[in-house]
Amino acid sequence: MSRLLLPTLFSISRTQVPAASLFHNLYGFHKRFVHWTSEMSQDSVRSSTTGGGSASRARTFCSSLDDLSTKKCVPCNNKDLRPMTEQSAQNLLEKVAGWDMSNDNGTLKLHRSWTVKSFTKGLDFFKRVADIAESEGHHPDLHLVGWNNVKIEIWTHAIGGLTENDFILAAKLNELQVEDLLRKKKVAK
Ligand SMILES: C[C@H](O)[C@H](O)[C@H]1CNC2=NC(N)=NC(=O)C2=N1
Repeated sequence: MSRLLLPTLFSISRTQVPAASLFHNLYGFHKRFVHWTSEMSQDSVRSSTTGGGSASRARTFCSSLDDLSTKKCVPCNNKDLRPMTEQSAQNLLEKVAGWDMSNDNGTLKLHRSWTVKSFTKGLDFFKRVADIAESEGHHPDLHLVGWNNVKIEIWTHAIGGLTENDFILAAKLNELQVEDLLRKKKVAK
């Protein structure tokens, strides 16, 4: 588009406006246009993944869905926050390896399980999870059963369903270094 625009603008304003000022205006327009398209991309994904917009728009800008672990949770008392649809949740589930989704009496939840070396290693695991949860202001449900079986469930309690916050938290938990706490997987003989 800027190729078409340039000659037209140049021919009309060659006599009135010095070239430097014309370039400055065009460059400013270009920067604002690039910024606007980037904002549109983020807004569209954000509204579609919190149930605010249509899932189809999320597919249009799916590239920004890939970096959930670099995003930030928003306060759950945001009045615009609504549970996302099961289809939107399924789309995002592909972005959080190892996590699964359950429907608990109509409440969609994410969950993932690990086996730790010992009861105390399980508590160490929870401490690492807690640090992430506190920094995000978004918290999982932590289960430690049979002394070494860890299960984490995540959903947005304030609205009784899943929002993008839950997937961001799951993606950040996936980045945690916990290999030192986990029981080595038994190698099939
Ligand atoms: C205001 C602040 O966002 C709320 O107190 C947070 C705290 N952590 C939370 N965590 C989860 N999972 N769901 C919530 O609704 C929630 N609310």
